[in-house]
Amino acid sequence: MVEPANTVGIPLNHAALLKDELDIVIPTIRNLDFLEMWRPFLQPYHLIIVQDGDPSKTIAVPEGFDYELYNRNDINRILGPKASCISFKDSACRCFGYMVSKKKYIFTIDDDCFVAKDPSGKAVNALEQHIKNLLCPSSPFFFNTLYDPYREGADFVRGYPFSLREGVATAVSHGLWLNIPDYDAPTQLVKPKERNTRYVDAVMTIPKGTLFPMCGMNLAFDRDLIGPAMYFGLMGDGQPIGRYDDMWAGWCVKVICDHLGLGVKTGLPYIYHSKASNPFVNLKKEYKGIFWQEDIIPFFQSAKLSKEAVTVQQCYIELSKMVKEKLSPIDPYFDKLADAMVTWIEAWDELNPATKA
Ligand SMILES: O=c1ccn([C@@H]2O[C@H](COP(=O)(O)OP(=O)(O)O[C@H]3O[C@@H](CO)[C@H](O)[C@H]3O)[C@@H](O)[C@H]2O)c(=O)[nH]1
Ligand SMILES: [Mn+2]
Repeated sequence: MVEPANTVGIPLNHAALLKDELDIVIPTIRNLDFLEMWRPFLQPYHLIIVQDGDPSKTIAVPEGFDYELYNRNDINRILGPKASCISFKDSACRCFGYMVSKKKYIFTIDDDCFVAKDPSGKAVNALEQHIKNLLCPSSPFFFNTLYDPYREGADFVRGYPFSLREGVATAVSHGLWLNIPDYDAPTQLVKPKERNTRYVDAVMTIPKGTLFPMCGMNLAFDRDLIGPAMYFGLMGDGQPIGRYDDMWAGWCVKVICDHLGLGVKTGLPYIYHSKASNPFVNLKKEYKGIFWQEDIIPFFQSAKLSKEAVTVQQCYIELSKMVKEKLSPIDPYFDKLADAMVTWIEAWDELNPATKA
């Protein structure tokens, strides 16, 4: 049986790393009491709360946290017609928080994710580990069998080319979950009582050319390096699928990171995921995605970006054209999604004008 940590008595982290260079983005439909447990680790940071659902509802935020909150009225006011690319009634709305942030780094977490305990019983400061992951290089071109070579007490193993040991900049840090694992609905239905109790003490770079299923509930990234590609695809109200928003972003991000020579890491840190969402509701959201992805994955595996695509925006627009051409025949949804990808970039560039070089 795995339990969340007890953080009562842990002193506030006054030496919080990247305190003024990182925003924490939380999508929510409920009061944010869960922050109480995270207070020692997260209170020094600025929060961007993206309130989904009914904008007239008041979201209670615990005392002492510095935050800005955006509801659907705010999103519509700020983006105007471009707000159509931001999902409604789905956690995908969180990507609006990435767009309005002005910081270099983002950490995004769900409101049913709590502080995990490591095998020694120590409370895991997930944000601290994500920051370590992002500030350390990645090694996507050659797999290091001792996992993260930049970690204290590890290194590159014999046979690892010295020409590759400098590594590349890390764009994404993908964390994991104890207790309720991020399973799809069919797996949840078959294994309703399965809990993840396995704490694997490893961080590894996902090799170039390999896609991965990016989960949005415990995720950090370098907004300057990959922010414009972190569009959580159109889901929720009025859309034929749900719970593929983070997956869509992860596939686009990985293709672009591979093209631009950026790294993506997965592994530590763990959070404690407390709530299993309803598998039947999830099945309704996921079922089209489950068979569409058998075509979507080969599409991303074979996606080739041109050498002229040297910025994330250019890569993303190229990808959107490929989506429109190659995935729209599957379903008109992909035509709409391709358009939403372009709208997202237009909105991103409007809110984040390129600074004069
Ligand atoms: O309509 C909604 C529903 C929820 N939210 C907020 O989004 C996150 C995740 O919600 P929840 O924990 O209920 O969902 P899960 O099934 O556990 O996780 C899914 O969310 C994604 C991962 O983040 C992924 O699609 C699934 O793993 C909470 O903060 C809710 O408050 C929302 O904004 N709108
Ligand atoms: Mn959850």
